Parts: sequence; structure tokens; C-alpha cells
Amino acid sequence: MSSEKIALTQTVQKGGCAAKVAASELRRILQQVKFPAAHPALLVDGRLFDDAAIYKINDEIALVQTLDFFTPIVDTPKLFGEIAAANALSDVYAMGGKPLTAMGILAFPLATMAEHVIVDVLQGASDKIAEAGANFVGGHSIDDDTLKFGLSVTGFVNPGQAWTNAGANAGDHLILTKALGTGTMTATLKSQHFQEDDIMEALHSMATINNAIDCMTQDLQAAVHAATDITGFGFSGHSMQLANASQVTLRIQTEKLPRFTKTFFCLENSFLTKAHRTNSEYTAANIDVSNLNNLYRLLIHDPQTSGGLLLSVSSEVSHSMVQVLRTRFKSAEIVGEVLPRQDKAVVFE
Ligand SMILES: Nc1ncnc2c1ncn2[C@@H]1O[C@H](COP(=O)(O)OP(=O)(O)OP(=O)(O)O)[C@@H](O)[C@H]1O
Ligand SMILES: [Mg+2]
Repeated sequence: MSSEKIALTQTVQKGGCAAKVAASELRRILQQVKFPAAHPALLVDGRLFDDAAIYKINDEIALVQTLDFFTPIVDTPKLFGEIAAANALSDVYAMGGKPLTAMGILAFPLATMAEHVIVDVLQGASDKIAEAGANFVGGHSIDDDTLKFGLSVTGFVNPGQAWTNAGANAGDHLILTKALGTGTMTATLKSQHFQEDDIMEALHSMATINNAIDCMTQDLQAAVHAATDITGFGFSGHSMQLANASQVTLRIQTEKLPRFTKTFFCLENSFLTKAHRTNSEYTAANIDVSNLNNLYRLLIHDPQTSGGLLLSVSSEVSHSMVQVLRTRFKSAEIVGEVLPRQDKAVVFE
């Protein structure tokens, strides 16, 4: 199989989760749709802006369902497939679930792109799905102007043990499992300032599946009170959503936020995306950034693709939890704590 680089990022205008419809626009659109009342078995649905839907089958099993696709964020096809799959699987892990089956969603420019490109994308996805212990069971493909790829993933969770974004308690500690900066670092690929070899740490991180739950004992799993994954709306947007859903305030020690070695270099040199601005607008009224300089403001708004999990955990286990997580996620860090609700959802110190 070819691993030839064909500069996929040059074939699209936006890449990865930075291509997501901005959060405020998405909310405005969804609010105009008249959805029927939720079925009683639906424990979590799209209205809660959580990571995935949860549908209870019986007292032991609930389905976890999610779908994610996007445009190329890297130049190498197989790596794009790996990252797209890790990103799609992530929303199941963010609910405390285990992925079971995955289906591919593919839009492919048949006239302009060689067939081996898509074989490589699908191979990358297949390898990641297998690594997650799930099954790649099918998909759907269309001919389109630009390449888009993703997965619909179905997983399962015990309905009493699901992690949602609504369970954070005052006194909890907050853990972030991956470094921040994939938005600005992949913007350097698009502008051709850097090659993939220059940003390997970010590429490796995006291709890492968020199976934090597989490192945890039952007791540690139960000590997670809330979770979400940090993706296109940035640390600012996703932490704000978790705080609002849980009706608490998050106090973040901003200097503790893990970041890649080159994240600040890339931000300082203005490798930015539209999402840096839209994430800032989305969160402006609800977070306090008055203590932050411009660089840290850009960091918290940086759109992540296949970013880390933000876990709100019992303070008694936070240090042992971080040690366990670091066996798989070397950047995992305690980044703040949960306070009773104040005026703002998130305060950055
Ligand atoms: N086209 C759509 N139709 C219905 N609901 C949607 C649609 N797009 C998004 N949503 C819902 O809006 C909410 C926010 O979507 P978003 O994609 O940000 O969540 P997410 O899946 O956690 O993101 P990510 O995959 O980047 O972690 C989710 O509950 C999602 O199910
Ligand atoms: Mg998510």
C-alpha cells in the first residue's frame, strides 16, 4: 500500500474540526427545528449538546451513538483516516462508553483523486477501529468535489454508569488528557510553513484514541462525575458547555493547560483558523479571561481535532487518576477545579 503524500490539506479550504459549523450558528439552527418530545428511553439527546446520544435498552445496557466527519486535516491519506476515526470514536469514550460498531461516511472526488488515496484513508480508519476493539461494519460513499471522511459509531454503556457533561460537582478536580494546539499546528500545514514531520507530536496526539476508560479500575471509572472531549469549539467552548450543563463554575489554572512544544510558536506567528474567532465570540459572555494575555486567549480558543477528554473527577482520586492516565496520555494534567456556580461558567486564572 502506498503511503505517498499528496498534500490533502491543499485540496480543501478548511480542515478537521476547525471546519465545524460554529457553535452559536449550530445552536440557532437546531433551535428552529421542531423535534418531538424525547422518548423516555432517551437518556441524552442532541438538545443537551452532549457528545453523543444515549438510548437505554434495559437496566444493564444503553446504546451510545455519535457521528463525525470532516475534511482533510493532514496531508497523508492513511493518517487522515486514523485521525478521523480516533476523533469519531472519541465521543463514545466521552460518555464512558465502549465502541462496538462503526460505519464509514465518505465523500470522494472521483474525477481528481487517485483511488489509492481513499484505500489508504479507509485502511487508516480500519486500523484505528480495530485498535479500539470495535468492528468496521459498512458505510456509504458519494462522489463529491472535495474529500470528506468520518464515522458513525455505536457503542454501549451501563445506563447507570454513563459519563455526561452534566454531572460535575463543586470540589471536583479537572483533568485534561491531551495537549492543546492541534488547530494552530495544522494551520501551518495548510499554509505550507511546516511539513508533517515538523508537527509529529500533534499528529501522534490526534491519532491517539481516547480510551482513557480502558486504563481505569471500576472505582476510578465511578469517580468520573462528568466528561466531554475537547474538539472544534476549543477548550473554552467545551469547558463552558460542561460548566453550564452541570450548573457549576470551572476555575482553570491556565498555565497548567498542557500544550505541544510548538503550540505557542504557531500561535505567536498567527497560524490561526476562523474558529479562533468564532470560539472567542461563542464564549465571550460566559467566561472570564481578564487575567489572560493574548497568547493564552488564543490557546483556550484553539479548535482541537481529536483533542483530549476533560474529566471532572472526585478530588480524592485526581492524583492517582492522573498517574494512571499518563501511562497512555503523557500530557495528562490536573488543570483546575470545580466551584459552586458563580456569574461566569469558566474563570481562567
Ligand atoms: N446536523 C445535525 N442534526 C442534528 N443534531 C446535530 C446536528 N449537528 C450537530 N448536532 C447536535 O448538536 C450537538 C453539538 O454538536 P457537536 O458536533 O459540537 O458535538 P460533538 O459530537 O460532541 O462534537 P465533536 O464530535 O467535535 O466532539 C450534538 O448534540 C449533536 O448531536
Ligand atoms: Mg464531543
